[in-house]
Amino acid sequence: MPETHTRESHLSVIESGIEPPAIALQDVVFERQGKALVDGLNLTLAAHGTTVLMGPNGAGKSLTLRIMAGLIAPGQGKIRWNGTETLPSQRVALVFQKPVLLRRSVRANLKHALKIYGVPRSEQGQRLEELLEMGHLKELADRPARVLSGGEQQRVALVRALAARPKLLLLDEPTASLDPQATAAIEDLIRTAAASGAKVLLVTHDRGQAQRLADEIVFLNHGRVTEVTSAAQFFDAPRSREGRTYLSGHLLF
Ligand SMILES: Nc1ncnc2c1ncn2[C@@H]1O[C@H](COP(=O)(O)OP(=O)(O)OP(=O)(O)O)[C@@H](O)[C@H]1O
Repeated sequence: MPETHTRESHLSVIESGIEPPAIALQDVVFERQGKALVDGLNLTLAAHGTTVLMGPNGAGKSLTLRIMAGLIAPGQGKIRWNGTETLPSQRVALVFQKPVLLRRSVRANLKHALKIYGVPRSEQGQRLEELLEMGHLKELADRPARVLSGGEQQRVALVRALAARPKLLLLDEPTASLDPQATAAIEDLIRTAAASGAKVLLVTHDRGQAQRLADEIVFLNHGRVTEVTSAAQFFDAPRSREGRTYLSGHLLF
């Protein structure tokens, strides 16, 4: 039997009082054409640290991130943020595999983000410099963002997301098409975000990356969580049959 996390087991985490969860997905369902693509998802996440969401193609990882970002509404279920259902939308940021940047300079992309995230005008200049510095983008600041390399564009997308000082940073395979050096630069930014207190939820198929960054692994299959395990435990001996099958390189059905 897969060790499916039940609502009760997650609630017991909440009730243990060790660290109050910032985010709780409760029985979240997303259906299309009569098929549950996210199928009664129960998951609680602590306020800090990096959680890596793994699972085979089509498991529902991207859908889960989109639901959490408020981009799509689940048909059923609830997402609670610190016990309330109010989504702090300005403090949730989502970065996609393919950066979506404005057809303007790097500087203009970041300025626009600072404005829409409501950073006071008096602070925008200094914050802009911090973001350029953080992303090693100073020399690229006046270049059109869309002509940069894939790795550079993703650095812009990530620091632009950080302009919001997000409490929750959702990352959907942010390095899937990047070379090792560009990947390392993105991983550094992810570590910086986590160290500054953001909760990071990262989707990746890159095991090395998951091992480098994850505090815990959430494994998803057919829109359901099969296990939530420390990263060390998961890569040593996954608890669920689905996790073991995935790591062994076999197809999951
Ligand atoms: N808007 C939609 N309408 C219908 N089906 C959808 C929609 N969005 C996603 N799906 C389907 O839902 C399933 C889960 O998709 P999702 O993109 O969340 O998978 P994933 O785990 O992120 O996969 P991958 O690792 O390949 O990116 C897939 O079978 C996909 O085709």
